Amino acid sequence: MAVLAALLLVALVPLTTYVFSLLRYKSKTGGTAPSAPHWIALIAHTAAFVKGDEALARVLRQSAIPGAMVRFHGLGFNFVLLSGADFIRKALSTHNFDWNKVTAPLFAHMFAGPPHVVDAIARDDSGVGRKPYPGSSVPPGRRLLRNQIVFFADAFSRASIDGMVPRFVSSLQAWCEKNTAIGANWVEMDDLYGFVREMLFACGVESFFGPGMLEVNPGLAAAFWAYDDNMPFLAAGMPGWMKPRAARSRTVCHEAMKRWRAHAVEHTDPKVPEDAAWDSAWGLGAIRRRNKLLDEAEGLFDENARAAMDLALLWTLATNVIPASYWYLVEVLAHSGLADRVRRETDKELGPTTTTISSKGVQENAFLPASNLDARKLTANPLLQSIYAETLRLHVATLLIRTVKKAHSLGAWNLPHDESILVSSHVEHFGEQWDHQPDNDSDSSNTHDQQEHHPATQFWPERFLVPSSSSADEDHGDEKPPGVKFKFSLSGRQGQWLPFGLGEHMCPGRHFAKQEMILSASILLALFDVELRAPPPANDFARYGFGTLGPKGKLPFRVRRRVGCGGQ
Ligand code: HEM
Repeated sequence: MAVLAALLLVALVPLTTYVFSLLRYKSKTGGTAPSAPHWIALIAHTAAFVKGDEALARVLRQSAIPGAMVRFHGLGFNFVLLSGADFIRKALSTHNFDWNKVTAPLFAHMFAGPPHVVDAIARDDSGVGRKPYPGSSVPPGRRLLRNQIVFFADAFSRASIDGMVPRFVSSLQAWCEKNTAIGANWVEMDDLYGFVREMLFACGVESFFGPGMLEVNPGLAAAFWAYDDNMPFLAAGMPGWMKPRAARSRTVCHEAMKRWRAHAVEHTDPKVPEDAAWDSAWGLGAIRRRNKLLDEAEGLFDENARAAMDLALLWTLATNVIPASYWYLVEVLAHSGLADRVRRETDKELGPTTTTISSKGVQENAFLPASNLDARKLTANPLLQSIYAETLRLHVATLLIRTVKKAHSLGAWNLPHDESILVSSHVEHFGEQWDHQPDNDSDSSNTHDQQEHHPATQFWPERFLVPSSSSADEDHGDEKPPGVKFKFSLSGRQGQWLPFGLGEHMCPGRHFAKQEMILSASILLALFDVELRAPPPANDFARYGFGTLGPKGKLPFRVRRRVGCGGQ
């Protein structure tokens, strides 16, 4: 009997905790955030946060309430999840959050940043604005977040991107041309992701860091992907002995950055103008100019710290956009007829592809005219942009994490000082606002496609196309009533569509990322026939929170060079 009573008691405590947390969660409409329902007070949501991946994605999606706050806590963590477009827009447009408290330890764990720099990042409460945040006493040389923003503005200025994109395209075309393993006959391959990774890593790195990076580090691509695959473990700050391979992969990449920097210093050409957009030793002129910002940081940036900064930059350059470009291609290939529509749109924007005839009279290649490829025109194409936005909606799962610098309220809700907040792009990207219901009114702008149901969970290439009355807007090609124009639009989606985050730390590389995704798919499809040999894999949630998700498993495909297509 006593045992039964004890068992009942043991069962009753978690049950009571659950019921109370559920009632509070359901009934609270303001004040501080209530906990998401849980069974054991101390442990609460620990299992989902430790496990990460799908378990975390599920618990956040199930518990999020648009326009409200929900708390997740457990052993060693306590976060408040914000959800709903208005709420997120209001929250992230203020300067009341710190980013550095979250990123400082990550700089050590992910990039081997030395402790003295980690400490300086954590202490930098001066914000990103030209003027330091009120009350901050950080000296100008230690305004590390501000310096980053200054560097990003330079690296991603229009002049810089206008140089970067043609370099990227030339590299991509050269890669396609060099790849003699692919001829006019089908070649079977077992891993489309591996193929895209190999192709785009080299092109992105060369267009950003210059040719020196891969010259002094010929094995960097393989080393980088091994490191990137270990990122969830490294970011968690677990001791290296628990997974020596992970720590080693970081060291290999860190050493590679040192080699590149030594090479760049040695090959610096003093005749390159200070304000040049490109410097063959350093890559982007902005990367060379950043040295000055680092020099002025009161001796903080020694060789190790600079290698960590360079590694962080390399990682942000490759880690998200390459899987995103893979998914773009997969979605296009998996969706019946879409690859041909993409080809037609590419031809429309750039003119038809041309065919090269070798000296032996063999049709060898089909190339877009590299010299006058108008990347801006291509990436302004409505359908290609809509596919890009829809791809990111389905395959990016970023967690934006901030700490509250100054207590404030959001509507009826309070955010006390030092509260940690979370915004999940994945939660926002699958809400009911994305569910397209059949639109059966008789308006002539409706298309056959718009009269169908397109649930939020499914890829719909036209989700971001809206009818347009302006003749300046391009029509979107086939499958639309003649005469009706469509344009790409993110209007009304601010706070709902969040692949690049929002606010002061919104991704500065987003314009380049968009061009890379659209250009790589368009060029690849113009030059090659590609066929998937299996259904597309699911998202792999192992990287939940880091940005673009990878694929779960390999995707076999076959590929051949397109011959006789287009021009001449
Ligand atoms: C599809 C591709 C990409 C996605 C989904 C993506 C996503 C993001 C997100 C969500 C953030 C903000 C994180 C936060 O607010 O906490 C971010 C920041 C950043 N991204 Fe991207 N990104 C992409 C491509 C790129 C590229 C190509 C670059 C080029 C170098 C880049 C450079 C950066 C940098 C430097 C930051 C840090 C900004 C800061 O310190 O304020 N990203 N990215």
